[in-house]
Amino acid sequence: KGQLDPHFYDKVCPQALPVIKSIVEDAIKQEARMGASLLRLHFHDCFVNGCDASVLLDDTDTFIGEKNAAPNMNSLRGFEVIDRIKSALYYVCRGNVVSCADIVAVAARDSVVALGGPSYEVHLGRRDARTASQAAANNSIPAPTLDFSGLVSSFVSHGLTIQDLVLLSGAHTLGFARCTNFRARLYNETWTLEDSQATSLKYICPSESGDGDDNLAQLDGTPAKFDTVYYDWLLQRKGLLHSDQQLYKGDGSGSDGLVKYYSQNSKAFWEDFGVAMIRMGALSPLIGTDGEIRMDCRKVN
Ligand code: HEM
Ligand SMILES: [Ca+2]
Ligand SMILES: [Ca+2]
Repeated sequence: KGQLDPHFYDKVCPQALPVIKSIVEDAIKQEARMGASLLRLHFHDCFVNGCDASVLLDDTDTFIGEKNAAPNMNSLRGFEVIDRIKSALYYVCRGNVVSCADIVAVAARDSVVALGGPSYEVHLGRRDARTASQAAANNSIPAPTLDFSGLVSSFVSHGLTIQDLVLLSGAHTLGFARCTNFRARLYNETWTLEDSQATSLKYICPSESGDGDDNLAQLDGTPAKFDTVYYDWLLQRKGLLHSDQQLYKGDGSGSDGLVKYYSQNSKAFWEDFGVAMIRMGALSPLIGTDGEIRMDCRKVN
């Protein structure tokens, strides 16, 4: 069984990584949130049958894809940016050499860097799935309603640790969530939510189901900057999602200590986040002659 390799494209298409980086930077200049969306895309790919670009496949006659699974529908973004990169690379590399799964992994890293976060070497050589499963997406992506133990089980089932959970949740330093994903926390567990945060969120997210469901709130105080404000917010009981605040309960249990540590130690967060991303990026990739290199990231060849 082969392995991923940071230098996989060095000989076959040396321009691949700089081209991805420049298209990602352009997209983020147009809209900072796109960086958050591209980072999340990699997570939602890797947690469903590994980092194999299954998340990019449209529904077909033979399978229902992941795009309309509950965690993804009306929520996942960035598909057009991936398409743009794919076509640019076809031209630059003179053919179909860079897999969609690798594009997603590199775009996630370049997004983190473009928004002020740490760089890390992306391991490459993933190939693309020939199928996708909506049921798998519904079963494998953790829900924001999960308690600490449920979050841990999800990560452990993917071969990841509690530390990975805390680090990778640090991605919520970027981007937004829809009212429908935090309404229950806002109205049914108000005692776990800091007062001023509750007050301002109630303007964005009315209590009535269906009312303002798609209204957006920031996951931390600086949604276009990769920093440790997400962890600071957890310490202040301002976590937006139920699952966020589950990482810090304030009684010393669970991952309280890790959250405190990363909130106070951005250097450690920078280093450890990259390591955790490399670990997530290595979840059961297709390598060697498995899978294919898709021509169009939305369709199997
Ligand atoms: C630990 C379990 C996790 C849960 C329960 C969770 C849940 C969510 C939810 C519900 C949203 C808002 C979606 C919407 O309202 O449309 C969201 C957004 C986001 N998530 Fe997570 N997430 C988790 C872990 C992660 C990980 C591991 C990453 C990446 C490494 C990540 C990256 C993001 C980003 C960047 C956004 C903002 C996206 C945007 O603004 O377009 N999340 N997450
Ligand atoms: Ca996948
Ligand atoms: Ca931030």
